[in-house]
Amino acid sequence: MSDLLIRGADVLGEGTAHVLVVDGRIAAVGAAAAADAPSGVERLDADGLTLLPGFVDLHTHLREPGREDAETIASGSRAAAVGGYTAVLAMANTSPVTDTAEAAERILDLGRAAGLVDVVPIGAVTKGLEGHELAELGLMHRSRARVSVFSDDGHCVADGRVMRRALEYVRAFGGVVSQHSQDPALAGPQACCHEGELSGRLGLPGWPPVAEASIIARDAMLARHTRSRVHVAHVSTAEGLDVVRWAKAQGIAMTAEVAPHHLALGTELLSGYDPVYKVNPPLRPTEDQEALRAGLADGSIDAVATDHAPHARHDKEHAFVDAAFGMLGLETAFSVVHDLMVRTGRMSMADLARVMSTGPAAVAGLTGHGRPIAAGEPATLVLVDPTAPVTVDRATSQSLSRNTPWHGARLTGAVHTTILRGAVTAREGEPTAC
Ligand SMILES: NC(=O)N[C@@H](CC(=O)O)C(=O)O
Ligand SMILES: [Zn+2]
Ligand SMILES: [Zn+2]
Repeated sequence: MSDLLIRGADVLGEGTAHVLVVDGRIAAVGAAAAADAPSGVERLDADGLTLLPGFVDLHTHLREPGREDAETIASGSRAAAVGGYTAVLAMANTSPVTDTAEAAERILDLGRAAGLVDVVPIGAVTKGLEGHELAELGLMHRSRARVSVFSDDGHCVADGRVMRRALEYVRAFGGVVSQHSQDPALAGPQACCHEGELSGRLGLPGWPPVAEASIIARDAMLARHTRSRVHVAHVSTAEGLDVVRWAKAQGIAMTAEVAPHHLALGTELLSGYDPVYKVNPPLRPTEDQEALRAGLADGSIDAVATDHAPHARHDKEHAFVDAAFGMLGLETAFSVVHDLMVRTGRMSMADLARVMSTGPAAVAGLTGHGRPIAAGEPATLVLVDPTAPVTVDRATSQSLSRNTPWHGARLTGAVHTTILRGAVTAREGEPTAC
């Protein structure tokens, strides 16, 4: 690891400043940084760039083990680094499922071997994601992987008794359950788009928003009852967000994330039956997107999480009803959120750092990420260019999959350089070899 002098970046809270990085930590910020810099230190000219704490993704599907044709921990790490991420939480719906301490440690080790981003395993709530029997929550937490976030994502923990027990269990060690909030009884096995006027017209079975809001409401009551902590994965509806706001107002320990695609993309995209727009929960109408944008800006939503869900071509390129659910997200999240929320004046860069770094780091309990840019802190950072035009090209993606809904999109704001504990992990769209 070489030392680094970042020159003339717009540093959150500091204005234009130099930042000196020594031995993986920030040694100095401001005029002193340049004065203290040892001669021969690598210099990074950051004129016009903004320096933020590295991004943290609470919701990444890496597909290893089991579907290494769609993504591996190494390829997903490359996509994450290019996207400005320094930590990603790896969802448990792999094959086999991450429901044991050994499985969680294996993911941790593969992440370390890839070496570009901290890969933090999420543990399953129930064995095999089947919704019945609790997985080894305590053993996963006490393992080297220190699992603190648990989720059956892809499935809702629908049984209230199981959810209650999981919340009681994780409370003992300060863990959190991240819920895929969707009552299967209200949705039906064939559902594949938002239930509304368009689903009727397209002849596709739909999910009603109440399937989301009713589980969020139940989980809020369970979190209150158990005095435990629940996190709402990919909130997608105004109704669901209303319940999150209510729960927070009651002092219930509920947090929530939103995916970039639910902020920016609407149901109308489904009219061509292109499966690239098929995702769970589904794209929603304009009113929901507007509500989610407002909730992100006003702090009701704690984090942007990508729900990066790579799928091989032969799983995605089917008739709409048969195709797999999910979209890529790691490489485009910053540009989408910046273009939609910051360029338009709805949020500041400080707000963006809150929802993409400090907020998600707090939800996951990651102490080495989302830190202030100050002397003594780990140099886990991202430099972004707020004015750079971006045209998304799926052919240049680091992911092994190609299912991005943003192909061809023109956005303003690009990730420039990602730094993990002083090591540059990506530069202008290319991961660094390590
Ligand atoms: N988001 C998706 O549409 N799919 C996810 C599962 C999930 O997040 O529920 C996947 O694993 O592919
Ligand atoms: Zn989900
Ligand atoms: Zn997911």
